[in-house]
Order: sequence, then C-alpha cells, then structure tokens
Amino acid sequence: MRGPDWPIATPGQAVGLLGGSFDPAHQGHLAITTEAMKRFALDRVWWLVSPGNPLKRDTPASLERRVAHAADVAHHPRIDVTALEVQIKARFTADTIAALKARYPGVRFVWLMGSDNLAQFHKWDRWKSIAGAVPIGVLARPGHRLSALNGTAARMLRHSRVPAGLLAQCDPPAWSFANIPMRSDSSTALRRAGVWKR
Ligand SMILES: Nc1ncnc2c1ncn2[C@@H]1O[C@H](COP(=O)(O)OP(=O)(O)OP(=O)(O)O)[C@@H](O)[C@H]1O
Ligand SMILES: O=C(O)c1ccc[n+]([C@@H]2O[C@H](COP(=O)([O-])O)[C@@H](O)[C@H]2O)c1
Repeated sequence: MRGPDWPIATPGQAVGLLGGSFDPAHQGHLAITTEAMKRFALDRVWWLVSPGNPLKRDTPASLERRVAHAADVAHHPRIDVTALEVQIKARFTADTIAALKARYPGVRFVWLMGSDNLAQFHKWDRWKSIAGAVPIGVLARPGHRLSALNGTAARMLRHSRVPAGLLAQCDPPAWSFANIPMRSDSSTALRRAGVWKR
C-alpha cells in the first residue's frame, strides 16, 4: 500500500482504476482485477478506496481500516491500493478521472467496474463525460449481466463497444464487456455474515 504519496505510472502505460467502497475488500475484487489485467492488457491496476460512494446512504467503515484490509487482500505486484480520492479531494468519479489525467499525462487510464455498476452508470454524476474521458472495462457479475448489457448506458454507448484486447489503446468513448468466470463474493454478504463489522 502506498501511503499519502502517489503511485508510479509512466507515459504509455495502461493503468486500470478500480474504484470502490471496499467495505470490505474481498476475493471477488482480486479476481476481477487479475482478469482485467489479462483481458484488457493493463500494466497495473490501482484500487481507489473511496471516501464514500455518492449513491450509497450508509456510512462505511473508516477509510484507514478499509485501506489496510484492502492492502492485505490485494497481495499482487501489479496492484496498488490507494486512497487517492482523499488526496485529490474528489467524491465524484468525473473529478477523480480529470485529476488523474492531469497529473499523469500520457498514462492510458481505463475505468473498471463490475456489471452491476454498468447497469447504474447512467445515474452517475456526468456519466457521459466520464465515458468521453476514459475507456471503460466492465467485468461480469452474477445477476447483473443482462441488466447491464440492456441498460441505458450500454444502449447509449452501443456504437463504442470494442474488443477487450484493444480497449486500453482506444480513444474514448470506448468500452468492453469481459465475460469472466463469475464470482458471487460481495461486501454486503460479508457484512451480513458478521465477518466484517463497520
Ligand atoms: N464479485 C464481483 N464480481 C464483479 N465485480 C465486482 C464483484 N465484487 C465487486 N465488484 C466490483 O468492484 C467494484 C467495487 O465494488 P465494492 O467495493 O462496492 O464491492 P461490493 O461487493 O459491490 O460492495 P457492496 O456489496 O457493499 O455493494 C465495483 O465496480 C463492483 O461492481
Ligand atoms: O461519480 C458518481 O456519481 C458515482 C456514483 C456511484 C459510484 N461511483 C464510483 O463507483 C465506484 C464503485 O462504487 P461502489 O460504492 O459500488 O463500490 C466508486 O469509485 C464510486 O466512487 C461514482
């Protein structure tokens, strides 16, 4: 885990950004990250442990605890666990992406999300400008495949769908859907099972 410093990326590198509450991080996060690296040809993935999802009402566990636990789960040489949105002072993804693109010119950022988030994407703040700013890699999640592919965002962006292997090199708007072996892990289930207490 990198503390308050900034992760390293050099121009031309393809860096996936997996934003999330990570309340707590789980094996599903790790699995989609390693699949995303392979399928979307990413050099690294940064986990952005968010101060709070603007669409969620519940208060998550403390950021410090979530980051520390995520760093334990993401034991991988090409994953950086960060709290960059605190450093950037951004709550909305559109602002996070704008700040990272300004700070890392020439780095090819790809926004990653599970397909549950694609189904909701049209409700995000400035979602069209996000789609115009970075390629988006979507990873299949149980129960959210068809709803995502038939949802508002997927339909409006239907002409921008590209093959997974080309995604990171495409200029946005560009998105790709990876039909990975699906995993049922979820933070909600871990909280409900009492494995993680807020
Ligand atoms: N099992 C999974 N399969 C595919 N994508 C996943 C999976 N778990 C999490 N994701 C994706 O990882 C990102 C971060 O997820 P998040 O931290 O909210 O975990 P979560 O398990 O979805 O949490 P919660 O149950 O609290 O909503 C989101 O884009 C989410 O869609
Ligand atoms: O910017 C938005 O409007 C927005 C709305 C919903 C979710 N997000 C981001 O999507 C990521 C996944 O959120 P979550 O809480 O489902 O893990 C995380 O980085 C959030 O900040 C962003």
